[in-house]
Amino acid sequence: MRQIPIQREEPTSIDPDPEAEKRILDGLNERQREAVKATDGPVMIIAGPGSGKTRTLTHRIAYLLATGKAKPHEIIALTFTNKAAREMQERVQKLVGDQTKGMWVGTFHSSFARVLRIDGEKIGYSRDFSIYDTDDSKRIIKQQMNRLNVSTDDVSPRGIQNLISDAKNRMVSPEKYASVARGRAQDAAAKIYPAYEKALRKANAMDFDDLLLRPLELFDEHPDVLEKYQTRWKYVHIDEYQDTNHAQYMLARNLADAHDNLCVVGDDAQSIYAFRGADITNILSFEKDFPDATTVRLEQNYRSTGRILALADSIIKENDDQLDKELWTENDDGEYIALMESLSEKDEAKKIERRIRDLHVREGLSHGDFAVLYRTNAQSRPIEEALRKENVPYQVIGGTPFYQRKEIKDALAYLRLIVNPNDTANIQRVINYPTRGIGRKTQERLQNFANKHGFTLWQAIERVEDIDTLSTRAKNAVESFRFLIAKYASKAESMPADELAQEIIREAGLLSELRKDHTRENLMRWENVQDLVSGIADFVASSDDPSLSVFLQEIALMTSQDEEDDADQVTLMTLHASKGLEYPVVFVAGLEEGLFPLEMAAKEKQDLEEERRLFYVGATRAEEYLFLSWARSRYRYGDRETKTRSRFLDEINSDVVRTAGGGELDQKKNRFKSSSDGGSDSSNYDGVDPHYYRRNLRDGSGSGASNGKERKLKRIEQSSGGGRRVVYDEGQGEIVPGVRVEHSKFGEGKVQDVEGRGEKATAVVYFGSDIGNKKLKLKYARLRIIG
Ligand SMILES: Nc1ncnc2c1ncn2[C@@H]1O[C@H](COP(=O)(O)OP(=O)(O)OP(=O)(O)O)[C@@H](O)[C@H]1O
Ligand SMILES: [Mg+2]
Repeated sequence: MRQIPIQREEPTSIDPDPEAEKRILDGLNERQREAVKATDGPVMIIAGPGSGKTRTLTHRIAYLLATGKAKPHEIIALTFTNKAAREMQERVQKLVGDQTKGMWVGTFHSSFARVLRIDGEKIGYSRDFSIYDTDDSKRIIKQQMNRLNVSTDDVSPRGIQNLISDAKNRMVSPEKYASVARGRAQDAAAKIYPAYEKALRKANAMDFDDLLLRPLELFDEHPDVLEKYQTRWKYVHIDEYQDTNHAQYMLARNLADAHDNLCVVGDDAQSIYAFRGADITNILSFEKDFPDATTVRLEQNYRSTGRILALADSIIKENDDQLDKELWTENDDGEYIALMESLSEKDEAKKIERRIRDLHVREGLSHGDFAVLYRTNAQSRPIEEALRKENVPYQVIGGTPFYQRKEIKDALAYLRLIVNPNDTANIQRVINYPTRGIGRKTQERLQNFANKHGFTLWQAIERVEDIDTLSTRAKNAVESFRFLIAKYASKAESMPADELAQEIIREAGLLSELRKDHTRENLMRWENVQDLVSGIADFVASSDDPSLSVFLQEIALMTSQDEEDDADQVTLMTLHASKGLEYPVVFVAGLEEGLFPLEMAAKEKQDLEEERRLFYVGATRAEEYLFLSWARSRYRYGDRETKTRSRFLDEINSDVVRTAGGGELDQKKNRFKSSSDGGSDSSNYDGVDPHYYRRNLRDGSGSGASNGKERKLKRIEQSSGGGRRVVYDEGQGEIVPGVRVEHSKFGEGKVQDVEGRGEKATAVVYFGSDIGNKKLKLKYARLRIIG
């Protein structure tokens, strides 16, 4: 478990350090240097993958510090994941030494959570506010649906949640939403939206959307607060700018308004989050928004071999809409890109595992050098199985993260309650877990009492004596729960957070609950809870502000990339999660029509282009070896489907691709020629081709020296066996507006609206412009959820 380093706020300054300055600039090429030295006014670095955008941004920050142009507290850098933030922070420290205290490097969400911690009181949030994840919000929505008699017949809580989040992201207020809502689902959402917002406020809680929207509200209502931050941050930096949404754009603009020193880096060709509200026009119109902007284009790629780049280029040039960019490299041509064809997903997994094992043994690549990328989470399972079978260590990014595990959420709920007792969602989670005689009826009566008098649930609990509808036994049970929470809440001031956690978890009965029966699962859960406590202890030891509330807010913002990943293991993740990362060996699996691109996405040009950008992102993660894999059949939703290979494979530059058996890729005939025997089908390929690995990997003294790229291939001596346990969630999900589904006749579609329930439920589904909207009876339509 890791924490985000917290920096003290006092302004410190570093004396100009000419040696550091030289070091910083020496590590860059001419163009990159130009970008680093352009310290006045808005700057956009727009360039292809692996051209050193992130590196340039990092060096720019170091340069500002080393030259004394900025003090650490005058710099803020916003990244897409906490992991990226951590790396950036570490690299800056490496370049300029330890004096970076006061500098802010973090994700948008964690940075603005911090702003709210400092100034949220001005808009009615205390600094101990809770951050609700989707689970917590859904609980609140359910509760409000109950209270307001909104039937779940028309739309599920999750459907309403999607609609509300959508509205919030478009900055549509509850009032405005009510006036534009159409159809039953939206009408229901319009009813719940204001109640949901009120309940969150009352609980002193924010959902993820709020973390970006509330700061805008704060800045809007309190210009003095905005001015404080504007004045403070002389330099604002944003990585992966192509994936910012409207709220993030507004925040960036606001912050940079005083000094006008906004530096953004990005690549429009790598924009892959439009489906989540990212707005590519932010990057496309930067020069219009900031007319005196300096634009720097980086063209030299340091990451990948020539062949990988040639392949990447051939992928992206199929797209129409993009800014002009060049990319070249001094790196070797490298290996051919290998096309792997398999009979089934199981066969595919086995081949991938063999390749990994072979490169590991023959080339001495370490397990951490491999990444397997895929389009949908469900694809990880067969690959996991193959790796586990052969004792290849691996990790799945985006499986059930540590902090989402039930036992951890239960323990955290107690901790969150101590910090913020008005946090209703958490009370509901643990008021009767472990069981303590506060049944559903009692909980309902408490809630009714709260509703009637305008109290929070906690306030009702505090007045349990006055609730006539409760029996004495129920009152006593509630009272001892109240006592438990109140006791630790008052201890929180004086007691170290880890001890506090240890004690309440024990006293609440969580540990004994998990030891009740001695199943392996429970033992594992018990250990997880112990891990949590030691994580808190680490946090207390390393943080400048070791309070429980800061710990809780930070872990609420951990993203799937932030899980422990330092061990030497193969990484499995979705293509989306791979953004910004690089690996010596990359597999892109499941390159089949209907899967990648997803069938639904293939219907609309815009969606198809986003899928293609995703392929581009995936391919450009590779440094040395790239494998493109597809299977002739795949088991999906209970059926074995015959697959054809992805159109993407027919678009790529075949000159740089060989089949795994060594043959050339024959795109026209949609089959392969083999250079060796003129006709062998690569699906029979089952072993390791000795010619394939004839090339020795470059090391630091080889061609790497010519371009200065630090090769990261690590030779390893030893590997530990066994995959990490992964909790795999098939996630059947529900048919709700916004969900992608598949219909046997109409293909892939997107649910627009759902009405009725059970036998009578119908859904309106949009199947692309050819077919349009269809109203389907769910009972007969047998829709499959695909995302
Ligand atoms: N001038 C340079 N000298 C040596 N290595 C470099 C140089 N510039 C970049 N690199 C290396 O090239 C690799 C890619 O750089 P970086 O990750 O910054 O690229 P990027 O443009 O941010 O890529 P992406 O678009 O995928 O995020 C890194 O390993 C980086 O250290
Ligand atoms: Mg980058």
